[in-house]
Amino acid sequence: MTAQSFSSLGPCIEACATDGSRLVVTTFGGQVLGWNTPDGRERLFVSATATTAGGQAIRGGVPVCWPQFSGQGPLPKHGLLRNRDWSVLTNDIDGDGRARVALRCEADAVTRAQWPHAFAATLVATVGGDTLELALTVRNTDAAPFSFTTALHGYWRVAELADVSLHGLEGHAFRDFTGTAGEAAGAPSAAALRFGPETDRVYADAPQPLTLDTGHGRLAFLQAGFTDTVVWNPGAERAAAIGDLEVDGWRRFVCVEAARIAVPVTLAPGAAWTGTQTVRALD
Ligand SMILES: O=P(O)(O)OC[C@H]1O[C@@H](O)[C@H](O)[C@@H](O)[C@@H]1O
Repeated sequence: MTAQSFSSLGPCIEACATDGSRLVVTTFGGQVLGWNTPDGRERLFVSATATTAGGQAIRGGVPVCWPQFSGQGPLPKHGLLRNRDWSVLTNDIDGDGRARVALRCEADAVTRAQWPHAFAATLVATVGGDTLELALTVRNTDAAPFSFTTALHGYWRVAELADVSLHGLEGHAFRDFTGTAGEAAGAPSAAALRFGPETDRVYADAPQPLTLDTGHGRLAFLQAGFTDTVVWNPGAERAAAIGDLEVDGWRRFVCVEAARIAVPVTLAPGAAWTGTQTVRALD
């Protein structure tokens, strides 16, 4: 497979670990766009028609949703950071030969106009071996407490959606956000999760690890600080209304998102919170 070009999606950083695994990150949205394991396989999906035109968020990779998940609050969908310019803090190789990129985004006039609080958000992405590690840290740099919900909204590449299964959520209750009636209680199933029509679920206090059988290798997901997991795929019908998703693109990804939604995080002045998601390619 020819490596996808991200040149139209803002200034990109390409970082290579000593074992050949590779990370591509853009400062627009502080978004990881590419993750290659040492075998050269790309594990993330970015829509071929993704664009930042008009300040729109990039469709794919790992968008950072903060301080509001989805439309669950008064702010723009998925919050304020996925279309802000982040700055590069570090781009280096750690003591284990892993490539590490750290990006930061702080409150500015645009975020203050929508949400009055001062904050500093840092995303550290590290690749090496079979693993991608993502750590989101938020510090309250204000004089008053604030609360937030959040998610790392990863679009994990799959070969063909109809063949994909997600394991580890069997028997677990969820909130279902499909349909037009808003949120509903979803019935737990004893079977692994399969995909077809739209899937839009929030599993509170989610079990782990989860394993996604992508059809070109299994991915195992672990998380800490993030208590909840979101599973999303738009299905054919909703995908048709998503302007920046390539034709049939919905068949090429599943979002498995490390999230904190059911019980928001509240930070006192000066306090910080960190959530991590670790994704390991099992084969
Ligand atoms: O199209 P957007 O704004 O990137 O959001 C995509 C999806 O993101 C998911 O996390 C939500 O659960 C869905 O409800 C939402 O549709």
